[in-house]
Amino acid sequence: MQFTTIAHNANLASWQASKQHPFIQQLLAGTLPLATFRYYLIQDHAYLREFGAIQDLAAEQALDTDIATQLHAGAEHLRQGELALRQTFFDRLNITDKEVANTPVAPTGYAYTSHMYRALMTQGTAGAIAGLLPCYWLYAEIGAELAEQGSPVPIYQDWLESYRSDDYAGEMTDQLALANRVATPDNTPALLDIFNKSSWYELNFWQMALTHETWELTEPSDFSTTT
Ligand SMILES: Cc1ncc(CO)c(N)n1
Repeated sequence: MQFTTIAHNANLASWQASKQHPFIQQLLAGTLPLATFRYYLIQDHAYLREFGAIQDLAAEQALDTDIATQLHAGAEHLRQGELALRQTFFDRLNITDKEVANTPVAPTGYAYTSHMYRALMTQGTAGAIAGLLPCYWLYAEIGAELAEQGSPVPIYQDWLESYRSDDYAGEMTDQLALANRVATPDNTPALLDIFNKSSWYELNFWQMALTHETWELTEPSDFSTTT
């Protein structure tokens, strides 16, 4: 069975939870507070920049020049496509460069991107490819399945539509082929673990945005045991 089939099957519950997460459900209903969407966009901007950086680093470490070219192209595509489109969202919501520069990367986004650097360190180019894949793939499914349903808020609808575009779908197909190319019987368990963790972080990225997560210390009285 192909790596991507195994990985997809292993993450059905996690991806379903992402699609049903209150962030997505409220975005579809049009009830998501704009402040929450702004928070998400600013955090996601930091995430996408790291994403491109990891893709470039993975390219530099690739032994196969064809894989290196594809990874560099993916990073460039991200900067010309998704990041450029996000700048237009920033303009619409009056998100300034200063606000972006002054917003610390929140814990979950920090952990997610750190996980992907770790994937590159431990499993090389193949590890990075596995770590980056749920990002492309989950959003492509969200676009394909939910853009039709739509949101009454224009900027939320535009966000949904951007993940349904042929351009995005084409990029995703290339990334799927790349993952299947670098997966071997030997590295598959490690790549699967990396892919699963990225999926887990995707789910928690919505939660981070919904709660406007910060590095603020939890009050001692709020630490309670669950048993
Ligand atoms: C956290 C996250 N995952 C995936 C995508 C899709 O590129 C994104 N923009 N942000």
